[in-house]
Amino acid sequence: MELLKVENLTKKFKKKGILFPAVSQVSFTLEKGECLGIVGESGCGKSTTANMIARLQKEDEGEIYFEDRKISGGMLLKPVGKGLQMIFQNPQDSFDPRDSVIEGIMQGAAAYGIYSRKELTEKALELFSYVGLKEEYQNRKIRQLSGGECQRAAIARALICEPKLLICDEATSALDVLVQAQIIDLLKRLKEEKGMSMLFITHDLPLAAAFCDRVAVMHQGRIIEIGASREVLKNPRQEETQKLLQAVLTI
Ligand SMILES: Nc1ncnc2c1ncn2[C@@H]1O[C@H](COP(=O)(O)OP(=O)(O)OP(=O)(O)O)[C@@H](O)[C@H]1O
Repeated sequence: MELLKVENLTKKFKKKGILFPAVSQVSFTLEKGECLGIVGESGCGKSTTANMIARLQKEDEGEIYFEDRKISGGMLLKPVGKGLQMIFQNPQDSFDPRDSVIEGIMQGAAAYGIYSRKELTEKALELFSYVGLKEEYQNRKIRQLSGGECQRAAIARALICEPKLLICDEATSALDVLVQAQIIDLLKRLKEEKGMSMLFITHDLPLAAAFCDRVAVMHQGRIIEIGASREVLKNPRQEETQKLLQAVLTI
């Protein structure tokens, strides 16, 4: 069943006074329970695409449907609500530095007013255990967590809303390799145990291919190739996809 449909999504920005398309005619669908990677070199339009889907930015053209409901065109954020959550490269930016870790996690759902404070606290504490955060950290401030712990807290903050779609925008890029693997393991568990649908945005094609069911390769604002991860990795059809693979392999 289709969870997300994106049709001809386009966003233009001004560079040196001239409008250029950062995202151009992007179309794809995401099935329930599926994980789709969006990969491509820096500046190819991955984050802008994700931000439009999460309603953090408004599109210039095109349509977005979430559970068959059109969410583009209207007010930002409101139409999708808690059903769609996003985690970012710098998780500390999602938190108010004055909040304790548990308050920060609870804030994820507090805005929607669907749970009592008691329910929120119970849910937050369950999530500490699920994402692998020590419960004794609950009264710490976010800046007192390591990068990996902070990303676990950001995942808990997203999960407290019980979203149907999780958008991960370079969510492991700022972490060292070992911690990156731990966060990927946590996301894998989310997929397997909760059947979470995900959009996984990264510049790392092999990582996306290992983690996602399908990958879409973006170049200069367009999707130039989309297909089953193994297929794109084994038989990249476009020169730009081959370059992306070589770039990672030669690091
Ligand atoms: N708010 C903005 N104003 C002007 N230009 C922007 C804005 N946001 C993004 N851009 C430009 O749009 C293009 C696409 O940016 P975007 O951040 O979507 O790329 P990306 O693929 O996510 O890159 P990265 O991997 O480096 O984050 C880039 O040329 C960027 O400079």
